[in-house]
Amino acid sequence: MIDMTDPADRPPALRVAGLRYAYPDGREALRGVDLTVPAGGRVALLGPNGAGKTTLVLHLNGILHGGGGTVEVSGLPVTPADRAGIAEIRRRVGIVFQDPDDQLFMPTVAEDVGFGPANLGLRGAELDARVDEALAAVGMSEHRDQVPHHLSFGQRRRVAVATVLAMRPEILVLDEPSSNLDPASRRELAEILESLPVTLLMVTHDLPYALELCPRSVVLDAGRIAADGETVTLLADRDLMRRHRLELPFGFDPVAAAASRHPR
Ligand SMILES: Nc1ncnc2c1ncn2[C@@H]1O[C@H](COP(=O)(O)OP(=O)(O)OP(=O)(O)O)[C@@H](O)[C@H]1O
Repeated sequence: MIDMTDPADRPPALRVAGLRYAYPDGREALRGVDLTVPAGGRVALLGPNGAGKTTLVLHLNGILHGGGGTVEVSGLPVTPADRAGIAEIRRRVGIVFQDPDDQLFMPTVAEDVGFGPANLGLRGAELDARVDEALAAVGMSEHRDQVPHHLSFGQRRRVAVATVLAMRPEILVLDEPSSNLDPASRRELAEILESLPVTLLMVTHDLPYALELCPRSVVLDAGRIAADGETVTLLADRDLMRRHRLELPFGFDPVAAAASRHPR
């Protein structure tokens, strides 16, 4: 169903407040994270290895919990003890993990993509339509009946995106979507992601990809938000980049790249 409310009147797609988390071995991964993403926003989550990005993502649908602070999805609290509530949250927040093989385990592509909707109770023509829609969105319709593990890595990543899209999520969270893709697959995935009418949160070390897809970026380091602003502004701030071990490809000029994409 399309939400016709004025976006300004809707609760934010994501509201994270004072989020803290330590792993059982005592390692503090999140030390008080505040992050709000409005409905329809596109935000890149940047930061060095070990910053806490994946730990934060795993809180967005309640896979990790139990530290301090709160997470809300479109105004609904993420409370893992509330089983019906968490099922609804997991329908709304689709997470595409870095390794597509973590998400593909059925004998055919269609069964993998249909797995989530079938769990929601969809059957027959309705289920088929949902699978077709998700596969078409990622340009993988012709691979419907193939064995997922016979596909290339880039194709498996697209199918992993389709398994999540088949749930018609409001928020799509991607963990390093461009990793291990050849340049053409990387660009094609960017075109797919740009076309989707969802709120996007993208964890990435690929800074040009962040610039291409997300007007806003957040830098996480040592479990805290270190910067939050326009992607082009953050990427052009050399001191900020150096402090947080963020490196642009040699010769890449974020201001020129942004200007060539959005000529005035
Ligand atoms: N299962 C775990 N048990 C203990 N510590 C963990 C566990 N998973 C992550 N950590 C620690 O928590 C911190 C944050 O890790 P996390 O994976 O969230 O970082 P990240 O920003 O996603 O890093 P990367 O860019 O390398 O993927 C790190 O210090 C890491 O060593």
